[in-house]
Amino acid sequence: MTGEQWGSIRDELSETLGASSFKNWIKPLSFVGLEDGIARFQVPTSFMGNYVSQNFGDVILTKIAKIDSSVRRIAFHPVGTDAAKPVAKKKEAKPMPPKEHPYSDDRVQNDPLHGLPLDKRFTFDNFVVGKPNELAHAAAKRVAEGGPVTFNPLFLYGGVGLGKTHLMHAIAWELRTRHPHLNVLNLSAEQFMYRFVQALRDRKMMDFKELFRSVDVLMVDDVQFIAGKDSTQEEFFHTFNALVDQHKQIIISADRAPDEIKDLENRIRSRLQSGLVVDLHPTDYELRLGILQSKSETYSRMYPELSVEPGILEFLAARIVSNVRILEGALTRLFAFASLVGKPITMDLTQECLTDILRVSERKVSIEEIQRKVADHYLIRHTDLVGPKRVRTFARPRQIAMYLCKLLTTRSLPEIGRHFGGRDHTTVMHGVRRIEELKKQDAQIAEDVELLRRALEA
Ligand SMILES: Nc1ncnc2c1ncn2[C@@H]1O[C@H](COP(=O)(O)OP(=O)(O)OP(=O)(O)O)[C@@H](O)[C@H]1O
Repeated sequence: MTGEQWGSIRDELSETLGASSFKNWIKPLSFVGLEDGIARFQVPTSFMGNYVSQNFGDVILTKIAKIDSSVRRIAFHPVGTDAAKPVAKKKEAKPMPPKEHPYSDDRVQNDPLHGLPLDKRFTFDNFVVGKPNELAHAAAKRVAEGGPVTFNPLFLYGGVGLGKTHLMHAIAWELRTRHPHLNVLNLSAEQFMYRFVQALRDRKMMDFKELFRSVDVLMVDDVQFIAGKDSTQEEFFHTFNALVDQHKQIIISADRAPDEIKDLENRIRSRLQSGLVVDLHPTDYELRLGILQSKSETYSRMYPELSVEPGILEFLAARIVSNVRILEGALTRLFAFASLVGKPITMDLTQECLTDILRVSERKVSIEEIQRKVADHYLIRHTDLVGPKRVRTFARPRQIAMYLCKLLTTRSLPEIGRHFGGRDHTTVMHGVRRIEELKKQDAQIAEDVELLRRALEA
């Protein structure tokens, strides 16, 4: 890849990622060169390298690999380090070197058939299972066993960042381990089209057909991309049929169900529906917490010097409800930031470091809504909830409401106090702590808090 080619990839990234992400994260990257299949970039800080790699690494690599298939990995080097040195040496040069840095450049591996590079982190072991994704996970596991084809295709769909690609890669890894002789081709629908167009242009359609018909397992990510692209759909249809006829497994992912993909030919739609269609539901609190716990264990091994105050993961799981990618990005940023400033991860540091993400996710719950829900739940009046009376019937729900305000909003303790009849911030803090203690001792309170939290998040 040349600097010029990187320039055009940058332009594409600006469109794909949007102006703000582009300005903050991609623009500051400067392409240093290509060496042994590794595209190297200089970044202003190691924090930035870490963040870009974690959040945009896949999309950058995919775009580069499309232009130059010799590029297998990407690496980010903070300014001031010698970008040409092997990465392992650079890790030693960092002030607080994590044991296995997230942007060490060996987390992806190329597919032998030149499909999408497989991400080493996307395995079944690293996939946290919860109610919203258990069916998709079970179906993926079954297909990954590589036994006789029972449902064809397996069609996985779900919203942005809910784990479709992760499951696809996990299937590919597992198949590679269990059945190394199988030809597993994992690619995006965009890549399929790109190759198809290239084959047409180079008059190599026979090679194209031969390649796609020779695979044992075909995995196509983001199939909605081919909607409205007539010749690509046509070719995809033939490929699909040829493989199904040979009892070869096909696995497809999309951001929506087959019948919701507009401009898709009916015959393709019905083909896609003919196997097993499973969706990944939006995450719930428990799944988000599970994912955070699992990722935080990994980070704690990488940054052993950092301690995490109790309650932080629960706070993030309650507050960041959008998608797993954002949740993960928040945790990465938090650990990287804490490591840079050399401080433990406390609630204050979390709020400071993640202000933008927390602000976006704040929209949902207001203090008033929390008060209303709590008052309804305990069958008391709003005026009593925020009023001066200290009898337990009012005081306990009041403390629960304060606790939920602290958990689900970014309002400060004094602000919360003002909404509770002008109470002092120390009273709010006392209330929050009391509920934290009671949740451990009193099952009824724990259940009430949980019920209310769910109702407010729904
Ligand atoms: N259940 C899970 N356990 C662990 N990590 C998860 C889980 N679900 C998603 N992730 C992580 O969230 C990130 C986004 O997941 P992934 O890329 O698979 O989403 P996607 O559904 O393919 O999104 P998109 O529609 O944007 O392509 C990845 O880093 C993935 O590892």
